[in-house]
Amino acid sequence: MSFPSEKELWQRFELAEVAVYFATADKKSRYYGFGVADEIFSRDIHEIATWAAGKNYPVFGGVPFDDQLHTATMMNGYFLQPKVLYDIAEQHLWGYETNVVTNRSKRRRPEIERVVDETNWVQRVQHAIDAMQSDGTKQKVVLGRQRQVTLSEPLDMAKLIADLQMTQPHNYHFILKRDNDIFISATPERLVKINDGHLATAGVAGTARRSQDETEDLQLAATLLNDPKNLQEHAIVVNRIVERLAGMAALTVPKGPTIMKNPQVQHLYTPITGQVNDGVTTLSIVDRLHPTPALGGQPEEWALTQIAQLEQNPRGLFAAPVGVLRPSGDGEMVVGIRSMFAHAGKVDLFAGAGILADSDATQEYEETALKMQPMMKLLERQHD
Ligand SMILES: C=C(O[C@@H]1C=C(C(=O)O)C=C[C@H]1O)C(=O)O
Repeated sequence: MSFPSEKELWQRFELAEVAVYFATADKKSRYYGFGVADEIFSRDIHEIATWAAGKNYPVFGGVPFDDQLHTATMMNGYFLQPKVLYDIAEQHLWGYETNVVTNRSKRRRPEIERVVDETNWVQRVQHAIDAMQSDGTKQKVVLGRQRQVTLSEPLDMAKLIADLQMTQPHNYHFILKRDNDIFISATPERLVKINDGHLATAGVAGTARRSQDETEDLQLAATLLNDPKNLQEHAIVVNRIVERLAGMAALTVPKGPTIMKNPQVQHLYTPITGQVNDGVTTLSIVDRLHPTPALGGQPEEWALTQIAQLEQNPRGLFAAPVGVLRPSGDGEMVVGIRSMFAHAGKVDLFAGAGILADSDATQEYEETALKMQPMMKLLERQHD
């Protein structure tokens, strides 16, 4: 059998009941998996680690953001060992082929029928700002909101993956499909990669918009690199990562952040690398780091309580660790932002922003709107 083209795999994704697609930002790893060899519904990292260690090839999935229960089972923690797994980078096939159906009937193109945003987000964010202004020990909380989009037809996944690769070429891609539930993320943020003792993680926090005009775009980046609020927001993340990894790895940490550019936004970015101690695995780092203050806050317990109280819906896999685990304990987990979750004719989008005592709630709202654009674009393009 010759190795299938990616186009064929997109068609197959469209028809499969259970499927996964994971591609790293550097495109060095790119996987498509179909069917179920084994699966686990769990939010328990130790249970998942034991399960993954017993497999003979990589598994894919995610652990939920926090303890709140989402209405969809998959959003509460799920890992899949696909029946057949195509490793595109290595041109390697794991598992075995079954019933490959590629005949796709003509279908109507999905149209956006309705968009519903949460109300009172700005007021709720203001509560958190007030709490931080009256108590200096409360430093940062990342508050998110969800948007519900109604489509006229189910998503066309073949087109969606093609569009994802075209519109978000430099981000991670993660798609997990189980029957009618589909989680999709085009995230710039790596939580952890472990490869043969080598660790890579990153602080990604602090945001400015992009501009079509090159001079203005550079100006926005320069302002971001010198903005006290964004630098503080960023430093809280880097400091936490360094503090939590002490005793697990010898780290190399750059002196200050650089700029990471995405099509819609630019971020302060600090890549952190190191050598891990014996026995340290991808999931043991996830256990230590998640949620970093890039998606949670500082102090952690206070921020998680704020998130549970002020956000209208549980996050599930939104803003949560998602990715690939290898039986050796190596793997790569990214942060499931710039994401959406499709279920029964509806699609929920998620975006959040880091809130500090001197944040402007309306500006933060605008930032979350920008962060929803990558997924909105994919939905709009479904009709083309
Ligand atoms: C919460 C999100 O993004 C996070 C928050 C950021 C910020 O507030 O500056 C930047 C990058 C991410 O760590 C999101 O995209 O939904």
